Amino acid sequence: MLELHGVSKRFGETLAVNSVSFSCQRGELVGIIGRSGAGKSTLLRLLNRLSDPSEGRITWDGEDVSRLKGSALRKWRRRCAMIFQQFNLSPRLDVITNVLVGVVGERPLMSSLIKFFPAADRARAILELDALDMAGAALQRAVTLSGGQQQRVAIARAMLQEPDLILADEPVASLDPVNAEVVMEALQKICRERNVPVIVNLHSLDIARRYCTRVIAMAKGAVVFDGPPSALTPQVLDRVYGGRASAPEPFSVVEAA
Ligand SMILES: Nc1ncnc2c1ncn2[C@@H]1O[C@H](COP(=O)(O)OP(=O)(O)OP(=O)(O)O)[C@@H](O)[C@H]1O
Repeated sequence: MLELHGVSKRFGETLAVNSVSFSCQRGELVGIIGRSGAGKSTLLRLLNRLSDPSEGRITWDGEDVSRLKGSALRKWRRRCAMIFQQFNLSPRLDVITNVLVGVVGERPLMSSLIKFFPAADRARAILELDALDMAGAALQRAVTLSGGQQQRVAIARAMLQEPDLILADEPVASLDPVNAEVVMEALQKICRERNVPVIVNLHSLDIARRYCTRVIAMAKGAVVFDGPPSALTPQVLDRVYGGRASAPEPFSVVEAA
């Protein structure tokens, strides 16, 4: 179980994350919503320790991960798979090599440099691609895939790390409604079937409502709502989005379906 105890992050005068406390169980799909600048990305970066908290503690199954250093810190980062809006694939490499990059940190540097991956890793990579309905594209170069397909490859790469926790920063923000749906369904399936907690930053309130088991809303760095999507009343949304009637919706998956 992931636990945050009064976690804050300051950048000079800016309090990007303000005393955030919550816990997250295995199997939860948590959507983080809030206006631009609310602190969502900073919070994810604190969780995987790409950024250090200014105050507070982060624990995983009781172990304090907010003070880890050196190889223990690198190991924790591998246990937290990160999925980004822009997929971060190598466009010229084929799909399976892109997925195998997920185990690079666990293999000797030289074997990774010459792109030698043991047969067992290759087999696991194919299985992860297959779980996301992408095995047929294993030998295609990543650049030839659609955005939604690339994001599924990025998820397969993340899963090859056998993560304890999946963090996704706006994973569907650059996708069309149909691909956004496919990617969110993939995250939902991983969360349910592998019992891995998924924490996902979302700009679309519609998607948060539709796929998340729980929503955490941030405003000015602080948590202003934590509960089921059904409890997101207009009053709560006013607090989250600062008087706007609702969240900015780039599109509606419900309408498109
Ligand atoms: N490296 C940094 N240096 C200085 N200020 C930063 C840094 N990273 C974030 N901030 C500030 O911290 C605040 C929170 O930013 P953050 O990117 O976490 O918000 P966000 O909710 O993810 O926004 P968006 O939805 O636009 O991505 C903002 O005021 C931002 O300018």
